[in-house]
Amino acid sequence: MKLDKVIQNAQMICDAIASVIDIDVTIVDETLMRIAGTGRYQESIGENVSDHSAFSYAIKTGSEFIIENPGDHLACKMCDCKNKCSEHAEVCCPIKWENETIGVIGLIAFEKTQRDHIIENQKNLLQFLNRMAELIASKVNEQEAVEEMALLAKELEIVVDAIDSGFIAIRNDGKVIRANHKILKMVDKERLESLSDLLDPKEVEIVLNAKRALSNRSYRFNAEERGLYDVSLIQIGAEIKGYVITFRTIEDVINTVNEVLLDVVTTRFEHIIGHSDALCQAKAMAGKVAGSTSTVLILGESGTGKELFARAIHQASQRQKKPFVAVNCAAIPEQLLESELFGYEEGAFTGAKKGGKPGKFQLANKGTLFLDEIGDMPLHLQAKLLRVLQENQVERLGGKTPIAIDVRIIAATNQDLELKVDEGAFRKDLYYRLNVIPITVPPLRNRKEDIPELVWTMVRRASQKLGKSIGSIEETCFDHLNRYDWPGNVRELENTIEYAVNMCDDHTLRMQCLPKKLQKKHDGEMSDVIQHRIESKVEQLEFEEAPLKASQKTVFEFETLAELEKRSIIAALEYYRPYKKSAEKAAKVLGISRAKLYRKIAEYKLNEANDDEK
Ligand SMILES: Nc1ncnc2c1ncn2[C@@H]1O[C@H](COP(=O)(O)OP(=O)(O)OP(=O)(O)O)[C@@H](O)[C@H]1O
Repeated sequence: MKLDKVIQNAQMICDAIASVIDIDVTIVDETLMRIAGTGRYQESIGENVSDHSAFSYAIKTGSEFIIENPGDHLACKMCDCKNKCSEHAEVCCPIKWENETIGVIGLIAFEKTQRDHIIENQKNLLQFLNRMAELIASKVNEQEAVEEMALLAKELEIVVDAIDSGFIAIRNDGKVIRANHKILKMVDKERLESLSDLLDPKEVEIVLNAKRALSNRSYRFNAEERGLYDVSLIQIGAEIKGYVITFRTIEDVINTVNEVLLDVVTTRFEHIIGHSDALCQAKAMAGKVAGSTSTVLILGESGTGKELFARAIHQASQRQKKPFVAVNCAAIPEQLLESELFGYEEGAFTGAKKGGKPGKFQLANKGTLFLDEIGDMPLHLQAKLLRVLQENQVERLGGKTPIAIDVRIIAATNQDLELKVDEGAFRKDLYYRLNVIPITVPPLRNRKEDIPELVWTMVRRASQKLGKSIGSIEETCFDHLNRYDWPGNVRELENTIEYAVNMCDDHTLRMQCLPKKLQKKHDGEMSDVIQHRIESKVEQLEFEEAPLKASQKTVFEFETLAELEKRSIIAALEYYRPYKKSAEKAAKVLGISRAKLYRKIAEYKLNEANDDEK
């Protein structure tokens, strides 16, 4: 019902016509409802006219006509009032919009003088009425356009408000013509009159004179509100009509960076391989505290999976959608660690970047900060870290305003922190602050039952990565992997498997694929524990330059003395094989003469050492 939109205009037009020609005027819409009328028609506005009336005929035929003698005209044929019509004459004209009849405007004579007037001026009146019908249709058009504009404006407003960045549209002179909700949260409304109330003069000049889109320019509304802004042109043809500027807060920028760069790896507890009691206990404990905001201290030797645990805790926490930022306190030079952690302001020191730099605390805001190797943090930073943890705010280097942060700390170390505290190398108060929930990740040698699962998973992963298809592992090879002590823990196992898969030429991982040090154990059939003890004794001996006493090597239990001797000789020979005068060194370590060593080598049918000294 297009005419619904222009009821007021329709009535005004009816009134105007009636006052000029003194004949009643009425308008019905396409459903035959009277929407306007003068004189006696006023009372029936809102009512429907008969489906058999002349108006109905005009709508059906879509043509104009004049009824000079009511009752005789085709339009009167079906009319209910055909024989009792009170009208003297009628002019009907369809109102057309986009080729459709959307209503009818009619002049009705109820007196003879009015009829005469119609008959005398019928041509002019028809023309006039047609113009009026067109006028009404144009009002419909206008109204449609207004509604469309209003809809567009509403849609635009919703879109603009849905933008997660602050948004303004400005004219060429910098006058702000539109702003979204987000920018209103960033600055006071009074500052949204003109661009010069928002940005400093240099930036305003750059924006208004650039004549091109700009991106990632930095803004600062006040001490806290700062970030980056982009500019797009509002251009019609060649003419620039204005600009659209979007402002992203520093937090938004950080979050975007985090999403793209920082934690692309999602680690869940099920990714921590192993079902040994020791590991399951650690996993259960970590799972239990994941949901809490308390600080966690993960203890364990290097390569046991402490970072994996930290990531899994983060992933199981409510912060999972927020950043996980890892900092290795031992890997960053002491002078840089402070600015890495806390950030710095522009000009804080020589070489400081323009615009300053957010620290890891700020980058991890609302998420988790993993402080790896916390035992290596210098004492003066420990004090600052403690302050940050207590006050939940950081101050950038060279900055004056503290920045509120909400970060969960997970720290990790492979050092004995209590010992460090006793030695005065670690602050006691910080230790207690971090050690709220300690979780110990056991070394691999204490959960050897996890090795098979780890080996198979890692073989599969490495095969996939290196494009190999390894489906089996030779028994002796598997046995060696199981029996080795893995001082470097899972990391060492992972690297060993990657090495072995690289070396593998067919579908089975064999002994010869393993690194030499693992193969050696096979040759000598020596237990890893024993091998280690021997090697450390050798190192100790070399250090002290004192001969190793035979009594110090009595670590072979439940073996015959002959076996013990053979293994010990093999170990010493293997160890010194790459060195010059290896036999002499081996003999020294074994506490026997060189000659006796050669006799033993012959007796046990062993490979000889470098005989450059024979
Ligand atoms: N249980 C496990 N299951 C699967 N992979 C593991 C497991 N434990 C450790 N890893 C893998 O071993 C490597 C070392 O793990 P991670 O870096 O977590 O150890 P870490 O204890 O933090 O070492 P560091 O003390 O040297 O920092 C990583 O590649 C990790 O994916």
